[in-house]
Amino acid sequence: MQDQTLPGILLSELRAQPPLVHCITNFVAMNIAANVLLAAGASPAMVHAEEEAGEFAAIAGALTINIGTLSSSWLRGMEAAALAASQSGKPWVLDPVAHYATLFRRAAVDRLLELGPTVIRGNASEIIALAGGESRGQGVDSRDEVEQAEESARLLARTHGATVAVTGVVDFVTDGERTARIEGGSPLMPQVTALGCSLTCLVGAFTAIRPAAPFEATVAALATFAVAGEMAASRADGPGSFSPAFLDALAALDAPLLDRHARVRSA
Ligand SMILES: Nc1ncnc2c1ncn2[C@@H]1O[C@H](COP(=O)(O)OP(=O)(O)OP(=O)(O)O)[C@@H](O)[C@H]1O
Ligand SMILES: Cc1ncsc1CCO
Ligand SMILES: [Mg+2]
Repeated sequence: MQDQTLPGILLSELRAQPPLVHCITNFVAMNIAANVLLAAGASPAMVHAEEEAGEFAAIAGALTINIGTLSSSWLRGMEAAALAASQSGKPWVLDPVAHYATLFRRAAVDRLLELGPTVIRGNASEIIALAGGESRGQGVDSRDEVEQAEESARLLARTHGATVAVTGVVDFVTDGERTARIEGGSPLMPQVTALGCSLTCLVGAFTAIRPAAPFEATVAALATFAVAGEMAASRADGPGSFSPAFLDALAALDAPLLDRHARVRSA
């Protein structure tokens, strides 16, 4: 029998004690992200109103913030939630969707970064731009390779004391010192909208399980996604059938399957 790996152990713990994950995500992602969390075994709550987001963040196991469909009122809710999470020692994850596209988004992300995210998860174009580099991103879609974003990720991790995850063909995670690469997934994944946003919420779920080890939690979430993506692709005919196959694969995934199929290279 193969030894248990950390991703497998964390997935088992998540299933045994489902964390409440407070997600402030975008209109596109809300439904699929909630279903992804349920399939993985976590309890999602999509709560964005400025009147209650701060209060809710204090009772959740982790918070995730995604600026995909931003407004001024949502931004106030995000800031209140991030502040409450930080003050109550809860991990929180930032997904800076297309922050390079407009002044409003850039200013929003600058303010959120000041509140100290535990993890930053984005595609290569988002991570390059966040570190001040020239990104080729178009709207919410990446046009850069993960390899080109690795130095940006390291710089961001050190500057903000955060774990940074860059996703794409092979994912890259760093806390500024350690790095990991996660292989797997499928080329169908970027053809289904909001899977990256859903992954951000799953990273939140895993950080709720190991708040003191965000690097390991992030790697575990990405490995879970990569293995489920690979299993789903073997059954799907295209992006339409991939979506339900992905939820089924995620729900069917258990620790032994994850241990056997996860391809994580650490350095
Ligand atoms: N070409 C690919 N091959 C394998 N897996 C991929 C590929 N592209 C993306 N993925 C996987 O898809 C998931 C989402 O990552 P992606 O980088 O597409 O996020 P994103 O651009 O933020 O998505 P969105 O904005 O649509 O939510 C990750 O698990 C990533 O590993
Ligand atoms: C398509 C889209 N537009 C704003 S957010 C979003 C989901 C993918 O990031
Ligand atoms: Mg995205």
